[in-house]
Amino acid sequence: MGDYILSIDQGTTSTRAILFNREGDMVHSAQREFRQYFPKPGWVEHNANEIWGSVLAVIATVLTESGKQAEDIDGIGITNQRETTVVWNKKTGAPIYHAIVWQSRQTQEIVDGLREAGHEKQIHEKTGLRLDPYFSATKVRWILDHVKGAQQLAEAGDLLFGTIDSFLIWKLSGGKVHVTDYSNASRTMLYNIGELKWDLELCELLQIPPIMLPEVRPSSEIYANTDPTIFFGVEVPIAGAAGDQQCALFGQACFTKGMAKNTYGTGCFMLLNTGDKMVRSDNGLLTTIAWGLNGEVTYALEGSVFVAGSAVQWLRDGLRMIQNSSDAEAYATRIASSEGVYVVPAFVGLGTPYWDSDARGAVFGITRGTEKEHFIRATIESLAYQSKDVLLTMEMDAGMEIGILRADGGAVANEFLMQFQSDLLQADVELSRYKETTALGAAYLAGLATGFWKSIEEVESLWSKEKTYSPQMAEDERDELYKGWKKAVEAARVFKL
Ligand SMILES: Nc1ncnc2c1ncn2[C@@H]1O[C@H](COP(=O)(O)OP(=O)(O)O)[C@@H](O)[C@H]1O
Ligand SMILES: O=P(O)(O)OC[C@H](O)CO
Repeated sequence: MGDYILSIDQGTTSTRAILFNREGDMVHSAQREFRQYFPKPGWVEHNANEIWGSVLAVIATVLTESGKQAEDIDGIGITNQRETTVVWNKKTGAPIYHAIVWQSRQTQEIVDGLREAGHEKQIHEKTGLRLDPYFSATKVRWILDHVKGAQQLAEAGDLLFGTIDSFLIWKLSGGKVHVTDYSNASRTMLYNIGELKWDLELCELLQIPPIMLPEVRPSSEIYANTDPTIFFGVEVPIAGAAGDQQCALFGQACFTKGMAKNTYGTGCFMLLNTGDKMVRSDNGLLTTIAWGLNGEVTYALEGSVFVAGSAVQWLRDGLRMIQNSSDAEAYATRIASSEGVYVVPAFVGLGTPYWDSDARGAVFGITRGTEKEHFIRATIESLAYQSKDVLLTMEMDAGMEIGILRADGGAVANEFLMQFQSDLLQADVELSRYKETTALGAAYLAGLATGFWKSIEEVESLWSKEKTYSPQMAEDERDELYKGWKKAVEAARVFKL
């Protein structure tokens, strides 16, 4: 048995490899960015071979720099940018087109066609998702439409589809297994999350041959061993996989119904564990699978904020008001309030609960006295307001109060934001002692399968709080501020060019 679990965190802009020890502490990590392709406005693509190259590179780096050997690794866990779609040739291993990234809007026409044909409700009921280019199904259809001969090859069983987890497991195992886990399957818009199987009606509707789909397996299980010719001469169990937001929920030890986490990164993704029950939402939340573990599936409700930390990047790179993201807090706290200024960062539309793709960003309430500090403070506050919108929707749809929110992601370094979030929600906001909760979640899933960690209770006992932010704001002030935000969002949505 090795002394470390290797977690591979394959994100939208970079790939990381992290070694964790039995205490859940990060021993060493390596990171590498890879190229983003924007062939047309609104399209986002990756080269899956470059992603694979980045994975091999970060694994080699983390081993070399830490002085550990591949033999020291007990198991490998994989977590990934979700929905991003790869179609590759089963015989050659070569992707037949770039990976179409979750953010890409290039399948909008296919989505519009499905909507016009009246399939929206059926898709929502079967998959828990919204009919949107975000998810994998229309991306597969697009690739089969645009690569010559692809449909025939797919029907003949010569092509494989996978999300990034699936592609990486296939590569690491030397092409032996074609699998994915429940959480990733639930993001494809082809998976029936109630019946727990690929939905043949949806496959038929999109003319996606089921033969190209991976086998859906638990999130914690030995799928295969690494191919020694690829993995430093060693066979290491590939033992866990789940989408990155689900892994963050796992890494935050939100194992029981009613526990929620919010990740404050480029966007914000809030997930609420709803246990073995699927909670349906008509208010813009997604019903999704958190993980499959010990013969059971756990469901979650998910809300997405498209622009969060990237609004802070906008202050830095677009408006050039700050030099580093970390400077935002000092400016925001130089003033006692944003004095009625609201920034609605709807740069790419609005997510939960509005799902308004035509909305655009706006600033309200500016006066002659408005200074850069107000802009910065109002931008930071917008992360908290948007997250409150999501949390209120969750509480309403799940019929439960979320008294504690566990927070992670780069922007939790901003103490002003965390306190303001707690004030607005009237709930405790907790930070874990672990910084890399997403990668840690994947490590836990793998380590539970190999026996590195014995039980979920053991993993739960490792979680500890670094800090709690508790509400301090008076109720009147909170209500007044939030009322102003709702007005600002409505006003922003009215303006359409
Ligand atoms: N102190 C800070 N205050 C506000 N935002 C911050 C701060 N530090 C980092 N961020 C924001 O957090 C984001 C990076 O977080 P990260 O979790 O690494 O994101 P991702 O995984 O989506 O790339 C950036 O958008 C950055 O602007
Ligand atoms: O790669 P990230 O961290 O931006 O996460 C992307 C999400 O999984 C998209 O659904």
